[in-house]
Amino acid sequence: MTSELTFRGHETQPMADTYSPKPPKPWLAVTRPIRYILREQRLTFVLIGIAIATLGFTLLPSNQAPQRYSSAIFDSFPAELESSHLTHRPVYNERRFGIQNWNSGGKIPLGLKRKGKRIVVTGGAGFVGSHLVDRLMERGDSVIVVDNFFTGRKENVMHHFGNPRFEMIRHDVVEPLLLEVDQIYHLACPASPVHYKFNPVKTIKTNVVGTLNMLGLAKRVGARFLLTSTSEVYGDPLQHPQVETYWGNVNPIGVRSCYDEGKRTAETLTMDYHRGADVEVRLPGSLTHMDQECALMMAVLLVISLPRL
Ligand SMILES: O=c1ccn([C@@H]2O[C@H](COP(=O)(O)OP(=O)(O)O[C@H]3OC[C@@H](O)[C@H](O)[C@H]3O)[C@@H](O)[C@H]2O)c(=O)[nH]1
Repeated sequence: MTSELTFRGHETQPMADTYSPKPPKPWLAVTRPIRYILREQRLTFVLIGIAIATLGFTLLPSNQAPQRYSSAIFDSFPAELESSHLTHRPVYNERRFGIQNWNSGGKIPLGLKRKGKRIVVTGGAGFVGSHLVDRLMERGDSVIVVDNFFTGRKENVMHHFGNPRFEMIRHDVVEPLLLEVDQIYHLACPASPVHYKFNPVKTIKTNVVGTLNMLGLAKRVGARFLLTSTSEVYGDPLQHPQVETYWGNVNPIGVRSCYDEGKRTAETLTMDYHRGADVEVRLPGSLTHMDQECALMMAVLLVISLPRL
């Protein structure tokens, strides 16, 4: 039988009924890409690409093994601080926890590597905080001061205004705050009796809720956390001088307890976040009755406590 195709206005066209499609060539799927690669030296380019990528991965630093913190840093506290005549209380107690985790950050792409750390200083407009900010700025870090100016003053950090590495946020730490940072120095709290007794509920709230918020931030962004505690955590100590293992003699219902117990709870929270959430923390104590020189020394010690690495 002969099949026919009918075109408008044309005669019927006869078609051969012996149509046979080309036999399939399965090897074409393999040979076609190979021929494509071999053509015009494409193979050479592919090999060069592979070589460059291999070289790049070999030479770039991989995730380093966690480093151990050299205790030498802590052995170098200034001698004059050891023999400070300003207070009979412990001059500078410091507790460090979680030091093995401090280099746990992932690899940062080459172009995005930062020179300094991004650091938040709460209470950075205060007496100790502003000296600390000066040290960190000198070191080349990027500093964000978070302060509600209850006792702090803008003038204390005004000399950094205009520096692109410096930012200031008027914020009360009892409200949550989300920032991308590497380290948090948490100092926000009224420190003198006049100020912390002014609104005791607010004082303890700042210590508890404020510290919770900052620890939550540290946990979320993987930042290292330093809380400035105080020798007031020993209350009316029965032991002199107080060693770090001494737990103190604190009146939980006295007029000073909003500060004493507030800082004690802040210490508890800090340790619980360390143990429970693996946040790397420092708990340095603080001097009482500080003058300018002492605050400066304290700032230096805080920076040493939470080194940049
Ligand atoms: O709720 C508050 C209270 C206070 N602050 C700020 O926190 C800062 C506290 O600075 P202050 O000058 O009063 O106190 P100091 O710098 O002397 O003491 C500070 O460091 C040492 C620690 O032991 C103290 O607890 C800490 O507050 C101020 O800038 C104040 O405005 C807040 O940001 N929020």
